[in-house]
Amino acid sequence: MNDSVVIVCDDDAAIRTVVRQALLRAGHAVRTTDSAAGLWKLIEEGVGDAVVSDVILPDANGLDMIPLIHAKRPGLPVIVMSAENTLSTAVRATEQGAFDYLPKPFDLDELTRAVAAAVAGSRAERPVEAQATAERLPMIGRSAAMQDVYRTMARVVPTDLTVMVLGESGTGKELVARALHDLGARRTGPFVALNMAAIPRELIESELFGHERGAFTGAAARASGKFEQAQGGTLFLDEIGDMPMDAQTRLLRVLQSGEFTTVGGTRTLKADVRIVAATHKDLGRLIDAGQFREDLYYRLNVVPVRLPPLRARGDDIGELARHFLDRAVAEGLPRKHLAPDALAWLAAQPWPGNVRELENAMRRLAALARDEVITAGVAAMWLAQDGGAPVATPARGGSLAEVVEGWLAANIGPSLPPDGLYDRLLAEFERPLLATALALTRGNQLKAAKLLGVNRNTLRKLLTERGVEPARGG
Ligand SMILES: Nc1ncnc2c1ncn2[C@@H]1O[C@H](COP(=O)(O)OP(=O)(O)OP(=O)(O)O)[C@@H](O)[C@H]1O
Repeated sequence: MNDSVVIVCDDDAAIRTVVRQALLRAGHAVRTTDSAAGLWKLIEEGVGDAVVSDVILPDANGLDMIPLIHAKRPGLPVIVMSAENTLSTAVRATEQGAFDYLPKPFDLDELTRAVAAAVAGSRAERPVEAQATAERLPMIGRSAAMQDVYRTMARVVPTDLTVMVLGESGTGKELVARALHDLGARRTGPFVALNMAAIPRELIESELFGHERGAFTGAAARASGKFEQAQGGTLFLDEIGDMPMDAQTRLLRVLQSGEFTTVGGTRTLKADVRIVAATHKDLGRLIDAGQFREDLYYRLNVVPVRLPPLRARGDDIGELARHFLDRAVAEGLPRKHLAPDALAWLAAQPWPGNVRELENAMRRLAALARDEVITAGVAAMWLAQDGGAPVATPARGGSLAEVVEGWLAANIGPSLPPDGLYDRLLAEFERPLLATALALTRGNQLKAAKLLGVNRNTLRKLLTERGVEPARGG
């Protein structure tokens, strides 16, 4: 038994009862109320060692109450519960000074743990003053798997802690890095990204730290590196698992000292950057194989954010798919809607390329599907047909040869068809091919021509002949 009193505020009687019981069992005394007015009365009376409150109350927003509560009773821990499970709610809860944030539905053990920590005052000094309201972020998804991500993000946003974002390719690691930057105190500074896998290994150090004139063959002039460019902002080190050992050693030294020197230089510069690193690789395995420095790993892995693969975010697929279809409209592609069976089909796919693959798949459907409503059959047909596509094996469809045979069977019928079969067939497959190339390159004809391996004039001619609207000039 302990003698702490917890105020529980929720307009839903069932929640009040369940939470009250759990807290009584955990040895707390409980006072309940169903409104912000009731909560305020208890606060003014000086009742309570901790508050557990819903966000949406009949007479006020629970998050807006937190600064008021803290003005009256500084340091009183307020735990918020919310069914509005977006990243911005989690972030706003932290900004307003919430002690903890519990997305509904939550586990009662989680609640009692949070309350125990709150009454123990273990983290009493949380930021109290409200910062600017977080903008709504382009991070879609409210699945349970994403709630942990949002909570961790909300906790590190007000800090300068180094964050390591882990997750398979295409799960949104860069988006997390950008969100941390955009929401934090460094948002007015630059966001600079460097992908270790995308630049030649021998250039990584000079890319990171810059170089002096003549530092190596080809260094004709002094050049600033990413550390310098990111001063006052955030440096995103993508694919950190691909960083060569020498560069790792140098990076470790910078993280330890907070200073760096350019390649071939003698001047020491302050490294005023927040580091967010990311990788899809298993760093533990790289450490075992002697390819990643363990000490650097601990320096970078101060706060890990683990992004779930899309297949573990079942509930989010519909929302993400609709979001990407809306975006396709903004890119000039026709509006499409998903039928319920199409949603079920999408949710059943393995999505090895994760959110990026879903995004491309939706763009492809927007460009290719003829009808406004996309059924499971249509989704399976378009997303499964182009052999090399990463999308799952079709529920039906088959090889390209089978598709052509099917088309011929349907077009020839019992008597010989009109002449020009070859051109009709070409038209039939060129149209989706061209539209897809344009969709994938966002209407950039130069890139689309390169993708297809034809020259730009040929592409222009084909677009006109086949009546494919270029989505945007390019
Ligand atoms: N939760 C999300 N809401 C909306 N869009 C998302 C979300 N997650 C990822 N995306 C989109 O999916 C694409 C891939 O995301 P991102 O580039 O951040 O992934 P990544 O994990 O960094 O990939 P890689 O490991 O291949 O570099 C981007 O276009 C991004 O905008």
